[in-house]
Amino acid sequence: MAIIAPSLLAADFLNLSKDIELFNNSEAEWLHLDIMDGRFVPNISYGFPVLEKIRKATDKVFDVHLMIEEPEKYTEWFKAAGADILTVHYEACRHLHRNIQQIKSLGMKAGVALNPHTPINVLYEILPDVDMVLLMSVNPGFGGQSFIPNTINKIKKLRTLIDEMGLKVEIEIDGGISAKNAKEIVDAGATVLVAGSAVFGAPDPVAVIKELKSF
Ligand SMILES: O=C(CO)[C@@H](O)[C@H](O)COP(=O)(O)O
Repeated sequence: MAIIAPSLLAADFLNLSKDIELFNNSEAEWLHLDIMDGRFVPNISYGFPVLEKIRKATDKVFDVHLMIEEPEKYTEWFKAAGADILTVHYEACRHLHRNIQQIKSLGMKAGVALNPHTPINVLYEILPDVDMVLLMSVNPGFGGQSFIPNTINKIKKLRTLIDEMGLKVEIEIDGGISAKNAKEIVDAGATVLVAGSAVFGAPDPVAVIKELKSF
């Protein structure tokens, strides 16, 4: 059974408190927060004031995904804003190991994210140091895109690598996930499912989360 992390990007920003209440009353364990800078990805999302407000409205895990360049400049800010897990992109970090150590030294769990074109083998040396790998199953920057089918092969390869190395590392998949493909993704070895539009775009988000949780 996977951890479910609804992505705030698809929430109704005019009625955020309503969507946070739905999330609080659901079986979802984590809230996925996408931070975009308009440089690493061609979109800008939301920032610290939003995180700080939501932090006061939920006790659930803050799963913060940084789609930004030079993420090391903001690690302490995200800690102060309430992040529990901070994920940086492999493609955005010149000194990935240092960034991961920085995140962990502040008491957060550390994740590394890979874009769809980035192969699993770049993770070999960093895997023992991270708590989670996030595989992008769409190109980062926007919600509501279609799941890239080759992600299934990547999940299987990563599952094998983690098991062979005897590690306990979460595999989070992000983008284009719905009740239609969640079972295949979990069966391939994923342990955390991010879902934005499938959850917040549905008439009954709590029921969708329950269904995703059942796979
Ligand atoms: O990081 C991203 C997009 O860059 C994702 O977290 C999306 O927000 C997922 O949205 P859906 O594909 O589920 O609508």
